[in-house]
Amino acid sequence: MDTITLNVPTLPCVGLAAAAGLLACKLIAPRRRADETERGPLPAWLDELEDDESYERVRLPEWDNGTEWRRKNGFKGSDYVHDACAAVHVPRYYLRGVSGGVGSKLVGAAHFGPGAESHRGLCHGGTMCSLMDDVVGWTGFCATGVCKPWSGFTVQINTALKKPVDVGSWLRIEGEIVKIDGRKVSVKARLLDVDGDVHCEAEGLVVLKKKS
Ligand SMILES: CCCCCCCC(=O)SCCNC(=O)CCNC(=O)[C@H](O)C(C)(C)COP(=O)(O)OP(=O)(O)OC[C@H]1O[C@@H](n2cnc3c(N)ncnc32)[C@H](O)[C@@H]1OP(=O)(O)O
Repeated sequence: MDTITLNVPTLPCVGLAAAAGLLACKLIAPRRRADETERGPLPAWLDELEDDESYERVRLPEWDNGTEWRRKNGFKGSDYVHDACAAVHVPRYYLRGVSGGVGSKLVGAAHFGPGAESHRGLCHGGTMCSLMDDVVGWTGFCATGVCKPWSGFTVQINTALKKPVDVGSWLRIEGEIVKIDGRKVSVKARLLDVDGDVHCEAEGLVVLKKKS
């Protein structure tokens, strides 16, 4: 019968490695998700929009209330972009609605947290694409000049990545309705920094739900 020999000196090493691994998880894992306290103050221009009478803040209970409210109302998780701990996080949108829809503009701020990282210190291109998806959709929901949440579906987001985004950045996102053709709402969107440099641009299409 084969015998198994236990190499006793390896036991402390295994124990030490496990302890080091646990410590690393404790120290590193929580840092991957930024929350509001780690993001620093909101950009000042966002508060200026609050005071600008031509813009109105878009408020949604599913963004403003917690997990419990979401669960009770049919949601299964946290919002991919609007949750406080999202890797790329949009705390607010403001709408300058225009009667008839075309020319309506949605403006927001986006923070790229450590969970958005790809190469050292730089964000994954998919984070910019996700943001464009979100702003195209929410701009499309404003096809009447007022925001009608979940009134359609994003069906296309063609995004051009123009300039890398540093982890920890606050950037401005904008979406504007450029055309409405029946249920199809065409939106142009962009992501820019405080100097006006454009990090990405998108052309998107939202299909509004059929009237029931
Ligand atoms: C009720 C809860 C609403 C929730 C909203 C959630 C918002 C989001 O997050 S969207 C999530 C990601 N997007 C999706 O999952 C969309 C998936 N797509 C779909 O479900 C369907 O394609 C849907 C419902 C949008 C459209 O279906 P339907 O209502 O039958 O419209 P359909 O007749 O196919 O198309 C309408 C028009 O849009 C055009 N169109 C549809 N899809 C596309 C596309 N991908 N690209 C270009 N044009 C398109 C069609 O060609 C058609 O044009 P026309 O009127 O000139 O002939």
